[in-house]
Amino acid sequence: MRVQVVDHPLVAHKVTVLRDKNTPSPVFRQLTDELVTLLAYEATREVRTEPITVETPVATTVGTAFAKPTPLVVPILRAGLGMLEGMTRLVPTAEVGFLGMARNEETLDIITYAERLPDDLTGRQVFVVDPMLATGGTLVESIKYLFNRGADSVTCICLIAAPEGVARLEEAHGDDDRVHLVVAALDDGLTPEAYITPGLGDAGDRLYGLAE
Ligand SMILES: O=P(O)(O)OC[C@H]1O[C@H](OP(=O)(O)OP(=O)(O)O)[C@H](O)[C@@H]1O
Ligand SMILES: O=c1cc[nH]c(=O)[nH]1
Ligand SMILES: [Mg+2]
Repeated sequence: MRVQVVDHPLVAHKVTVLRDKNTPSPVFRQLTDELVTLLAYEATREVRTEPITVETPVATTVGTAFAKPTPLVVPILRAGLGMLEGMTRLVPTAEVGFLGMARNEETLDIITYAERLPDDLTGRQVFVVDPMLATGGTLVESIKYLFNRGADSVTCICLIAAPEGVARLEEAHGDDDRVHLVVAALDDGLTPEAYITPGLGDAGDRLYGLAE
């Protein structure tokens, strides 16, 4: 498994504003969208391509197109939805599948409450988007789901990760070069309630309001 923390002043600045508890929801959504495009630039470095002939006004040349089967983007509902549009803007031929998962905040068990994915993911490169990697329970469960369906590789794009979550992914997929993690920031740890610290709070609530 490859882990990449994107070290760039634009990313660091946007993450800092996201962390600020006074940043309102509309700005939080806009920054999330902007960050995805910066992270996706790194995360898609190995997206499969094929040569394609193109006529410029001057000459014929060989360019690059996304190869088939087309990549699949999977936002983990709810917070991952905030990262979807940024991804599909960059990879317009991508298909989108959905996984709805929520942490039971008392037991930290993962509840899968929705699933809309192609039945057969054989040969597919999958890009999972979810802003927070805390204990790692949600991502480990998602990756299991996708490999069970036959996915070729899974690249997870997160805004903020806790070392505990990265360690849990390493435990499950350390030797697996089909798994790739790209994050904007690796934080200090988890609070006793399993929130990332310093983190940014509950990403779903900050994007979309309280879950109640
Ligand atoms: O690494 P973990 O400990 O599993 O926690 C991370 C998960 O928690 C958040 O979702 P949440 O369960 O709050 O659902 P939401 O997106 O609906 O708010 C976040 O978006 C991740 O999916
Ligand atoms: O800090 C955290 C941990 C899990 N989910 C969030 O949204 N934030
Ligand atoms: Mg939440």
